Amino acid sequence: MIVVDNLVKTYPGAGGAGEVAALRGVSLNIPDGEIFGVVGPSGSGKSTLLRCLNLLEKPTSGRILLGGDDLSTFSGADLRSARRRIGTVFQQFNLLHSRTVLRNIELPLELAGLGKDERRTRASSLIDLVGLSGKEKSYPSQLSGGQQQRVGIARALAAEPEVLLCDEATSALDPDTTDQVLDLVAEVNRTLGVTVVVITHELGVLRRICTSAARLEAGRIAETGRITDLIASPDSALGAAMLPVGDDPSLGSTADTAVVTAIGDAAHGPWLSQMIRDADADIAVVGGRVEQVGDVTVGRMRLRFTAETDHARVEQFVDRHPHLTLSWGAGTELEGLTE
Ligand SMILES: Nc1ncnc2c1ncn2[C@@H]1O[C@H](COP(=O)(O)OP(=O)(O)OP(=O)(O)O)[C@@H](O)[C@H]1O
Repeated sequence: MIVVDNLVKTYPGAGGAGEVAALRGVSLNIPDGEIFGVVGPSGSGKSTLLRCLNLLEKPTSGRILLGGDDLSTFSGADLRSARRRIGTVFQQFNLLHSRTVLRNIELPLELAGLGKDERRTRASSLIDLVGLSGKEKSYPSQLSGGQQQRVGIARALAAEPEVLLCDEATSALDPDTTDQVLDLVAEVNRTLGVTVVVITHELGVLRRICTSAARLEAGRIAETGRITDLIASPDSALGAAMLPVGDDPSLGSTADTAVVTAIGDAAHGPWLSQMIRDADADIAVVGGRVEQVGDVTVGRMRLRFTAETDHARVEQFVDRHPHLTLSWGAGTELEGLTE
């Protein structure tokens, strides 16, 4: 559905300073129907990527294909109609305060030249979809943050886009409201089949609704993959960050600590007692958690082994269990992302 091919975006530097390379050759393949997360620390290029995707910014080079059409070649009327294929939900909602809920949602349809009856019908059914029935005549100032964002989502969907871009759409909301708005985005994805791209610095957003993700670092893709594959991979810094199990500094040397991740049914299985027997190892559990990641349960434990433990026997045990992965040592920290 969305193919980003070697995207480069360079801005002129301020006050005659050298150029700023915001994106340095980003390539992504986002299949139809995914909820794709883009994460990265401040300045890594997330907003620039989003503005290139919703055609507010022209790439310096590279291509963006949507359903096979190269959006970077469009201009004039073609560009305006291409923009309607992509709906954006903003962090600060960006609603018009002088307009009611209904008329905020109708706005993109007015701009597209739709007649009043069709606008009303479409906006009313979107109001139902986002759970705001009865609020048609309210003004944004009469709504909670979560309700305002529901209007933002309905407005972004009004022109029946193929892609919904969410730009830190839950950053201004409290945790409970965040979960409700994320669940709405997931429901919209399921019921309308719209592909969703979520720009965020919150790892909880990835865990709750994303099917795949990419991590940006200094304008480049540092890693990308399906969420469960990233979590299962001992080499993925994003996978480690998505389910941290704490680093207790009192552990001292990390040579005898490891993180074991169990995916799916294995998360509820007796793998730890089996490992202890099988590898003849004494094990202390020094951190752990079990989380629902999308529709998969993931368990992760930080274990400390005694100096006598035979690492090879522990590794052989893990190798025999396809739903377990192991990573020795303390792991890496990712800056700029929050739980
Ligand atoms: N209009 C602009 N003019 C010049 N430089 C820019 C412009 N927009 C972004 N940049 C620079 O491009 C780089 C990437 O910025 P961008 O806003 O895309 O990062 P980000 O990951 O979205 O950061 P944040 O999470 O803080 O919003 C930064 O070095 C930024 O200073």
